[in-house]
Amino acid sequence: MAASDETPMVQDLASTGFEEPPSRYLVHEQDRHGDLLAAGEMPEPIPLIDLSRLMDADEADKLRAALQTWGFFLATNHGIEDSLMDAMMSASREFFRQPSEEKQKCSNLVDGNGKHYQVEGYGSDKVVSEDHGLNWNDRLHLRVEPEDERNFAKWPSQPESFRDVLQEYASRTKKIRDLVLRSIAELLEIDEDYFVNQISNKASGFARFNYYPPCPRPDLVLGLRPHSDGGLLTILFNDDNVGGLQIQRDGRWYNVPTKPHTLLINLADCLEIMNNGIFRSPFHRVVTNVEKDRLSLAVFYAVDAETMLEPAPGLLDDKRPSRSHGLWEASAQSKSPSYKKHRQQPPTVWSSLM
Ligand SMILES: O=C(O)CCC(=O)C(=O)O
Ligand SMILES: [Fe+2]
Repeated sequence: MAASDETPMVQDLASTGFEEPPSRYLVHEQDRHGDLLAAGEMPEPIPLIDLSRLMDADEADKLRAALQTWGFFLATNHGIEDSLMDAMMSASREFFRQPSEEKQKCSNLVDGNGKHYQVEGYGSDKVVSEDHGLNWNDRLHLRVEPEDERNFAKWPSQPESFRDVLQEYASRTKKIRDLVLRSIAELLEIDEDYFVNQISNKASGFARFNYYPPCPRPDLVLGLRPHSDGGLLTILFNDDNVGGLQIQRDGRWYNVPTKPHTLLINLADCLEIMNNGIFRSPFHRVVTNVEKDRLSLAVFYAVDAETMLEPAPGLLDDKRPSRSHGLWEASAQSKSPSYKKHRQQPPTVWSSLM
């Protein structure tokens, strides 16, 4: 069953069997910039950071190098037990394996209307216009922060473990968020609580479960088109059976490796502005493959939508002026997923100092 006439679930589409995906999924030739599947050889690996050792200078230096080069790092000793990660991945897998009717109980459509979406729930891409290219991806999007705004009506009741496992998982990722934000502030030599203090009890956190079905033409479609994330920080847990995430550096795409029970953490746009562009929010995308489906769980942490974004005052002086043009509300940076997902350039708020 499709979610609506406008947006079929990709999982349903993939099971119908065809040679070429519908045209709305095809990446225009001029946007492919050559072979979608071709990835470069990494100039150096994405650093693996031991989060339990960040107080040691050598580990902090590794984190700095990761943020200066890739904007992404792999994290180990992050405090989430292997068993909890396994439980989270298998509950997610079980959710997407269920029949459509069961998944549609969490639909993001308002009253089943294919034109009215809400932020939370299960769905595929929202069609913004006729020529809007779609991603080969279905997702379940759930608010985890603020805790008292969790909308359990949208949380799957099957598998039964889902709710408890996600609550436990999200309590751990929140601790990781704070640890990483403090470490970044220390690297920048500003008050270690500067970024953490920008997060009020109204700031949002979303868990996005991405499901990428196999695709017969991975050379023509993308699981997720190039984008940078909008908030402060993203904590990503990838299926370790199959790759697909690619990161851009100096205009080239590189495959991001997977490692069991290891998280991938990346900086997002609001933090880029708040750190005055010293550490950037990286562009990334997801390629598909013919044989295997793929799952990922991204937890996005943001500041309040009303927060006025500006570089931390401690980072500014005569030699290091602000790179942002005026103040921006965080909501302008991260409110519109379609704007975010299709932004191809660094935020226009940045001056040519970049
Ligand atoms: O699936 C992935 O590895 C990346 C997901 C992602 O970039 C996102 O949800 O914003
Ligand atoms: Fe992303």
